[in-house]
This record gives sequence, C-alpha cells and structure tokens, in this order.
Amino acid sequence: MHRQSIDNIDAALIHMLAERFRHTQSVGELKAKAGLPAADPSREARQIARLRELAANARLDPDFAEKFLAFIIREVIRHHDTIAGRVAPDAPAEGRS
Ligand SMILES: C=C(O[C@@H]1C=C(C(=O)O)C=C[C@H]1O)C(=O)O
Repeated sequence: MHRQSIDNIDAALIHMLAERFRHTQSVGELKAKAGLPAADPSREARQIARLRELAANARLDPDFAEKFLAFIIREVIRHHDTIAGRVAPDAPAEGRS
C-alpha cells in the first residue's frame, strides 16, 4: 500500500521534472538569443526563500528543499550553457570528478 503510493509519487516527480525542464529549455533559448547569462542569482535567491518557506510549512527540511532546488538549477544552467554554445553537449563540467 505504501509502496504503491511511493511508486506513484516517484512517477509524478519524473513527469513534473520533465515538464519543468521543458520550460527551462525554452528560457535557455530566449536567454541565448538575447545574449543573457545562464544563471540569474537574484531569481534563484527568491526561489530559495520561497521554497524554504513552503518546505517549513509542509514539515519538510528547508535545507533539503534548498539542496534539491540547487541540484536542479545546476543542471538547468548546464543546459543553458550548452544551448548558448558555451560548453559542448555532454562535456564534463570543469572541476567535476
Ligand atoms: C530558468 C532560468 O535560468 C536559471 C535556472 C533557474 C531555474 O531552474 O529555476 C532559475 C534561475 C536561473 O539561474 C531562469 O532564469 O528563469
């Protein structure tokens, strides 16, 4: 019973992430065309503050919520750099082992 729900939730997470990445890809294309940088630190700061508060209200560890968002955003920025031709597709990021 619990495992069925966990599997359903995991599937929902995958679909939500896929949808999120579809939108961030579009943002990446707009940024590349406009010559804007991949990262937007002020937007990220607002997102972190918002998600930390949502997490606290939902009784989820806000530090975990922040780390989870940072993990996703790091991947989005890698995609944006790829779209802008700043890094080769699938090139290992510098400093990563
Ligand atoms: C998607 C964007 O680009 C980057 C990725 C973000 C994200 O994944 O939410 C947020 C800010 C940016 O650093 C954006 O600027 O909206």
